[in-house]
Amino acid sequence: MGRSSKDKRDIYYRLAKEEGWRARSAFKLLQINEEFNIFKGVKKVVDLCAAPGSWSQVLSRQLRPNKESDSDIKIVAVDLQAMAPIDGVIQIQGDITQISTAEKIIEQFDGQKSDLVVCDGAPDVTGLHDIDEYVQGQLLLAALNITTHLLKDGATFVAKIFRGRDVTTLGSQLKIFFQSVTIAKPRSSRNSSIESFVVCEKFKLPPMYTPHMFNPLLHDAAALELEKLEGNNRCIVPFIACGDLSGFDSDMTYSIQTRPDEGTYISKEPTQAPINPPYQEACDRKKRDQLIK
Ligand SMILES: C[S@@+](CC[C@H](N)C(=O)[O-])C[C@H]1O[C@@H](n2cnc3c(N)ncnc32)[C@H](O)[C@@H]1O
Repeated sequence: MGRSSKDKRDIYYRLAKEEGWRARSAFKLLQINEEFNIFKGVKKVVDLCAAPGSWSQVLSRQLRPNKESDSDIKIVAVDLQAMAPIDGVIQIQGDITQISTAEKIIEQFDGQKSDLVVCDGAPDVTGLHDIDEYVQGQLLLAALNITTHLLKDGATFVAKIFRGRDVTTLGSQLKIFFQSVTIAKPRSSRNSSIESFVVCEKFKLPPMYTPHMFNPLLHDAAALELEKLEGNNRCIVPFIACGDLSGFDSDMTYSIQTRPDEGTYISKEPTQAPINPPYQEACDRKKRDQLIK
């Protein structure tokens, strides 16, 4: 049986048609709200990766029940693709990995920040689970990155996540910015799908952390100006040689180098003479530990 006929048997597909939602995903946001009360007190909200717009419809109906008289409510929807207009929703066509998109959103809020950011972002799936999970994780990090520019202290961020191998790592990264991180699976999300949603509550930027928009996909890593990073933004990961690195390609010489901008690392160069004494030092555990302190 083809996918479309399977969708048509689906209760949420039929309900979405009946109630006028653009996609059955509307029920996922409604059910997350039933559980976590994420709309409480929200006046400014950003819907990242919003097309075709069912989450924006939910936000519009829930936050603006009286329409015109709810003039202090602002809903901004962002997507790479254009969307048909929705009552009370400002639309921005843009890429959530770009700082210019964050700036356009903040402009809409007259320089103020948002009470809630939601993101149902999904890349085009390839069907290869590892790749799909990885790309989904990268999109979540892009959404988190832009959210650090947009969200008010104490506010909530909800985003789609795939419960794969990297879920714990992603959770730990989110915990740096939010006091509480929970993974929720709304009943309208298919059981057969690894899709879930992270509900991140009580946002707080870590001390000394300055939001930035370096591309989390890292394909432009060379453009990072490492020497300009400060505080928690700059993390030099220690390098530890586990055992004798001269074993299989001993025509190379290893030495421990320390540079203010690169930290401690092991340099590898073609051997001119017999194995270099500094590398022997690297194998001395105590000395090595002292070096990377
Ligand atoms: C599952 S759909 C969102 C459905 C939406 N929540 C709804 O209820 O109608 C995923 C969306 O993510 C968008 N998207 C993927 N990568 C993006 C990016 N870098 N910037 C903005 N939107 C992106 C896609 O264009 C697509 O419309």
